[in-house]
Amino acid sequence: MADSINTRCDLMMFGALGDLAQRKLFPALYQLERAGLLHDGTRILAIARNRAGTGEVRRILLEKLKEHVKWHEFDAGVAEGFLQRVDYHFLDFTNSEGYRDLNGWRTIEASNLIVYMATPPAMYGVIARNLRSNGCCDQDTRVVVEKPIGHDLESSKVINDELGEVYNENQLFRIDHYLGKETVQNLIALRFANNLFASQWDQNHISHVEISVAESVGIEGRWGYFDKAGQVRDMVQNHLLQLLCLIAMDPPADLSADSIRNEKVKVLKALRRITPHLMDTHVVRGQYTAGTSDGKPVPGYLEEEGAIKRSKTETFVALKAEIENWRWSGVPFYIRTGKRLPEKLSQIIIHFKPAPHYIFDPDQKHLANNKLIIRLQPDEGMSLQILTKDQGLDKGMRLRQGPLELTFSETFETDRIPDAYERLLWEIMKGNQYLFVRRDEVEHAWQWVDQIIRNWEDSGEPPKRYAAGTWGPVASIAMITRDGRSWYEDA
Ligand SMILES: NC(=O)C1=CN([C@@H]2O[C@H](COP(=O)(O)OP(=O)(O)OC[C@H]3O[C@@H](n4cnc5c(N)ncnc54)[C@H](OP(=O)(O)O)[C@@H]3O)[C@@H](O)[C@H]2O)C=CC1
Ligand SMILES: O=C1O[C@H](COP(=O)(O)O)[C@@H](O)[C@H](O)[C@H]1O
Repeated sequence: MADSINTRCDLMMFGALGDLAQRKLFPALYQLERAGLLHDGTRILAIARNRAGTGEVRRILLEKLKEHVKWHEFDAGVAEGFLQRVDYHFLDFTNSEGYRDLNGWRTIEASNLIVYMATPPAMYGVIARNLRSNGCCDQDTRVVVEKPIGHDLESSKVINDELGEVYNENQLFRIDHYLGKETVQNLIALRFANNLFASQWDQNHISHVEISVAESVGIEGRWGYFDKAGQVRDMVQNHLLQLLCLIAMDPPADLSADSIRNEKVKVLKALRRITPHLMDTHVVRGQYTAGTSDGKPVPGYLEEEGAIKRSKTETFVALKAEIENWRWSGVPFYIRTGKRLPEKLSQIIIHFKPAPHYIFDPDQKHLANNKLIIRLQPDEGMSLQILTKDQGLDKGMRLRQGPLELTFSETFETDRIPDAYERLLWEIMKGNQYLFVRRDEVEHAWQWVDQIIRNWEDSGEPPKRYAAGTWGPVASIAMITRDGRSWYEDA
C-alpha cells in the first residue's frame, strides 16, 4: 500500500544554514513537497546564528535548492510554495533565553513537533536542555540527531546520556543515512520475502561475504573533521556495520523497529574482537597519496587543503570480520571502504559454496560457486551469477557463468530513486523508528571499532600508502588472497 499524506507536524531545523542542511535536508524536504507528501499545515523553522531575516534566508535556501536539486527535478513553483513554509529564527544554541520565542512560532502541540539537530554533536545536549527548560518539547516530540554519535564508546555514552536526560529512547531518531537508501532497505525484502535465499543463508551454504563501499572523492574540504575521525569512525562504525548487520541478522519476528534492532544487536555482540595478535591478518589501513581521479591528477591526503603533513589518519580500511554464532561460524565478512578509490561503488557479494560433488571439467572448478551481487549504488540492482552449459554442439558439458540480472530502473521502470534523506524525513514524520539506530547498536558498534583503533594507536604504525585512483594498499589484496580468495573486481 502506498503511503498517504502525512499527519501535520512542525519541524525545527537547528543548524539550518550548515552544510548538511543545505546540501541534503532542504533538498529532501523540497522533494517531499514535490511529491505532495508534506501536510498543507506543516511549517519549518530554520534556526542558525546568521544575522538575517526570513526573506533573506528563503533567498539563500532557494539558491541552494537550485544548486543541489537536479535541474530536471527543480520546479520554481514548487520551490516557491515550499519556501513559504519556512521561517527563520536567529539563535546561538547556547543562549537559553533565545529559546523562549520558539513556543510562539509553533502552530501545533509539541507532540507533533520534530526537532532536527543538524549541528555538531557537542550541541545535542545543550539544545535538548534548553528546549526542555523553555517548555519547547514534550514526551512525544521527535528528536533527530546525526552521526557520528561521539568519537568512541565513552564519548558516545556521554552524548546519549545527555539526550537520555531529556528524551525517551522512543523519541530519538539517530540517523545512519545508509538505512534510508532504497537498496539497503531492499536487503530486508531480499532476505525475508524470498524463501529461496532464506534457506541458503548460513555457513552451510555461504563461504564468505564481501562488503565494499568505495568512494572516488577525497576529503572535499572536510579535512578538519575527517582527520580527527578517519575512515573507521566515519564509515565502518556506522554504515558498514549496519550493512553487515542487515546481511547477517536472524529473521526478525516482524518489521517493527525493536524486532529489527534486537536482531542487529545480536550480530554486533557476536562480532569476534580484533585483538592485537589478529591485526596483521584481519586489518589493513591505508592513506592515499597523489594520483588520479576521473583521469585528472589529484593531491594526496597530506597535500589536501588544510592538511597537517604528519597525519596518520586512515582514508582506507579493509577488515576481515567474523561473527561467532551458529549461522556464521567460519564465514568471513571481508569489508573495505576508502576515499579516492577508482569509482563510487557500494556492493555486497554473497559467495555461495560450490556443489558438494563436482562432476564437470576439472579445469573449470574455479567457476563452480554461485555469487549474488547486490549493487547498492550506482546502477542499483542485483545479479545472481549462475552456471549454465555453454551453448553449441562443440561445447560438450563445458560450463559458463552468467547473470540472472535485476536492474531496478529497467525492471520496475522507476524514473527516480529517492535520496536517503527523503525516506528518513518521511519516516520521521510518520513516527517510524525502524530505519534509525538504537542506543545499544551505536554502543556495541563503538566497542568493536574502538579496539581496532586502540590497537593502531598502541602499535604506532603509519597507514600503508596507496595512490589515489587505485583499490587501496596491496596489503588489502594480500589479506584476502591469504585465504585463497580475491575481491570481486579482481576476480
Ligand atoms: N555535512 C555532511 O555531509 C554530513 C554531516 N553529518 C553530521 O551532521 C551534523 C551537521 O553537519 P554539518 O552541516 O556539516 O556541520 P556544520 O559544521 O556545517 O554545522 C552545522 C551548523 O551548526 C551551526 N552551529 C554550530 N554551533 C552553533 C551555535 N552555538 N549556535 C548556532 N549555530 C551553531 C553552524 O553555524 P556556523 O556556520 O556559524 O558555525 C552550522 O551552520 C554534524 O553532526 C555532522 O557530523 C553527518 C553526515 C554527513
Ligand atoms: O556519512 C558519510 O557518508 C558519505 C558517503 O555517503 P554516500 O551516501 O555518498 O555513499 C561519506 O562521503 C562521508 O565521509 C561520511 O561522513
